[in-house]
Amino acid sequence: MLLGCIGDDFTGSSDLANTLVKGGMAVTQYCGLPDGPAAPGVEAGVVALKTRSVPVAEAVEQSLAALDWLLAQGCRQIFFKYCSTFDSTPQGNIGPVIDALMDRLDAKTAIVCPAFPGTGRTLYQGHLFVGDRLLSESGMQDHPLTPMTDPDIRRWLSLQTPRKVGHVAHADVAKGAEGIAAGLARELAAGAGPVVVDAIADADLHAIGAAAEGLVLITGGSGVALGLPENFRRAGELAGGSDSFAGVDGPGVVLSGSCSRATRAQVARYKTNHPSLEVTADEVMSGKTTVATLRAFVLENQDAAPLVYSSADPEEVRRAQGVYGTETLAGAIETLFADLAGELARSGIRRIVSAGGETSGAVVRGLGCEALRIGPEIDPGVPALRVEGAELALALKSGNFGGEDFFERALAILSEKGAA
Ligand SMILES: Nc1ncnc2c1ncn2[C@@H]1O[C@H](COP(=O)(O)OP(=O)(O)OP(=O)(O)O)[C@@H](O)[C@H]1O
Ligand SMILES: O=C(O)[C@@H](O)C(=O)CO
Repeated sequence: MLLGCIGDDFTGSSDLANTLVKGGMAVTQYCGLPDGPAAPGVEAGVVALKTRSVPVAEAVEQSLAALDWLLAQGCRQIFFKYCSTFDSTPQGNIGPVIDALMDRLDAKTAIVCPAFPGTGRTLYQGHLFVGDRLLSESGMQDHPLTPMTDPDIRRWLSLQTPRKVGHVAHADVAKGAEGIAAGLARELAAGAGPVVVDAIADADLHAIGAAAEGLVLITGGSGVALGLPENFRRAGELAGGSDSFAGVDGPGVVLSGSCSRATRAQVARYKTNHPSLEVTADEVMSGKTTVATLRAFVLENQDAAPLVYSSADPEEVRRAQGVYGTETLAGAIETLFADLAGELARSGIRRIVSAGGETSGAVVRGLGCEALRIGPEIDPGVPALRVEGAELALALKSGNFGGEDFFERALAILSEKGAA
């Protein structure tokens, strides 16, 4: 294994795996820390964790365990994947995990670059944009768990780490790999640890990738991984790509616990021509909605690929969080989706589209998957996935990814015919 990756959620991990596969690497996504050694031939291993919103100490501990496993597989470069919208709170978990990885790797510097221009996330003068809006005006300020109220990534990260945060601005990035390397060296000499690096286009990310050759730690969204496979290819270390992906035929379902804008539009559209059942916070907390009621609904409608969703608008999310507590409510809804997914797989559902990073982590946990093979890209940042050792295909969609017709197209691509 050449490149070792640690993802702080499951959708983000599949987003990164997708980029590396497109770059020509043989990739496996592991669902949590693997029990034993990796199979031969894996060039990039992505250990998907669910550490984005857990307490800081847990995120650090799990990330270090993943790091140790990846180093034991022979990885020479480590990538810490977080969200392209830098989802975190003033306490973490991005900063503390970067600190712990830098300490364990004895890394003097680490690139910090959430940019993913392919999905509209660009970083300019240290400020993160989603499309033409600053991050803090993009809808992310209303995120149920990690409201992003400051678009200045240097300032936000500084709240999370005692290290000095550096910056390589776009003026240096535009000079290419040499300009970036010089900028990183300058920031290191000035005492910075993590260095925020601007990127507004894929060309910037390829240049950052080239400048990152030999760096032990890179952190960011999947975009900054664009240029990494080329370093290994140039060194003659790649065997030439992943093995083939096969879809699965059989009943499909969409499970959505994401409250992001894009998901709500996808839910609204899919509802117009598919059976759907809304899971409300009140009904979950009162016990009126149970795994048994949801399972019955899905199985009754299994020929029409039904949708089960808790996706709600920001006002309703805030109201419900005020009544039940943010973590208690999120935990209850995630447990419901996890248990439901497990029940559905045991009942013969073969294709599952899951929306939301936390939700997808819960779904994969409920399914008990160990490793995932990466298939064709459905929309930027979202690949089709095949569960190793099971007749099950998945799509794990990040909250704000995908076109409005994503659910329908994903289910088609997950089937044998669609993936052909
Ligand atoms: N109706 C609701 N009220 C309050 N919280 C909810 C509701 N529905 C879902 N949630 C919780 O909100 C969180 C949504 O996070 P999730 O990561 O799944 O989606 P997302 O943030 O849109 O996706 P991503 O992290 O990929 O951007 C989950 O913890 C989920 O359980
Ligand atoms: O980087 C992104 O935006 C996604 O891969 C993700 O992590 C959202 O959960």
